[in-house]
Amino acid sequence: MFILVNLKAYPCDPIEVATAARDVAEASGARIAVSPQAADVARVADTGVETWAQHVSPNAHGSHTGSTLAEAVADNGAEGTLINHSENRLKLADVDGSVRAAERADLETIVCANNPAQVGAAAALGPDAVAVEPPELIGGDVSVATADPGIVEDAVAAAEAVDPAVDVFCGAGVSTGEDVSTAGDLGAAGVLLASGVAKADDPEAVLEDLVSGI
Ligand SMILES: O=C[C@H](O)COP(=O)(O)O
Repeated sequence: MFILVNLKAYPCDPIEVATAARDVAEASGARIAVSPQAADVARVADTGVETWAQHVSPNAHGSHTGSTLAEAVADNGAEGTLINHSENRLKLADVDGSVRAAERADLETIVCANNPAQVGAAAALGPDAVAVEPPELIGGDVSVATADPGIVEDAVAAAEAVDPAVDVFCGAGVSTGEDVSTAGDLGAAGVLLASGVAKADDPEAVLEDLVSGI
C-alpha cells in the first residue's frame, strides 16, 4: 500500500511533515510520499522524502503565464503528480493533457475522481493510478473505506474493466492504520490523505499508525 500525503494549502510546516514521512518510510519500509504546494517542491524533495506535485498544467514550455510545468516540478525533485481533484476540477481534455505532460517529464501520475464512473473515464487516459474520493467525505473524520466501501469496490471494478494496469487508490477521511488496512482489503493499492496528517499535532505519530495497517 502506497501512502500519499497531500498537504493541500494547509498551514502546516511542509518540512516537518516531509521529515517525519521520510523517517517513518525508512524505519518501516513503507512507501510514503508527500505532495506539497508547488513552491515547496524543491525543499521538500531535499529532505529525501518521495515528493509529488499537487498539479501539473497540460502545456509544455511557451507563453503560458501561471502554469505549473511538469518539467519544472520534475527538475525540482518531484517524482509524481496528482492530476485533477474535487478541489481543483479540470476538464477531461485538460486531464488528458496533464497526464501527457507528466509522461513527457517522467512523472508518475494519479488522477483523482469523485465516483466510479469518473474512475473509468480517467483510467481510459492511461495514468499510473486513479484515486476515488467522494467529495462529501473529504476532510471528515470517517474513512471512505468505512463510510462507503462499495464506492471503493466499484472504483476497482471500473478501472479493471477499462485498463487492468491502472491502480486504484481511495481517499477522504483516511487517518488510521485500520483505515489503510480496510482500504487494502477492498482492493485499493494505496491511500490518498491530507487532513489526518496535515492538521495533526504529531504528524509522525499519525504516519506510524498509518503504516501499521499496510
Ligand atoms: O487529496 C486528499 C484528499 O482530498 C483527502 O483529504 P482528507 O484526508 O483531508 O479527507
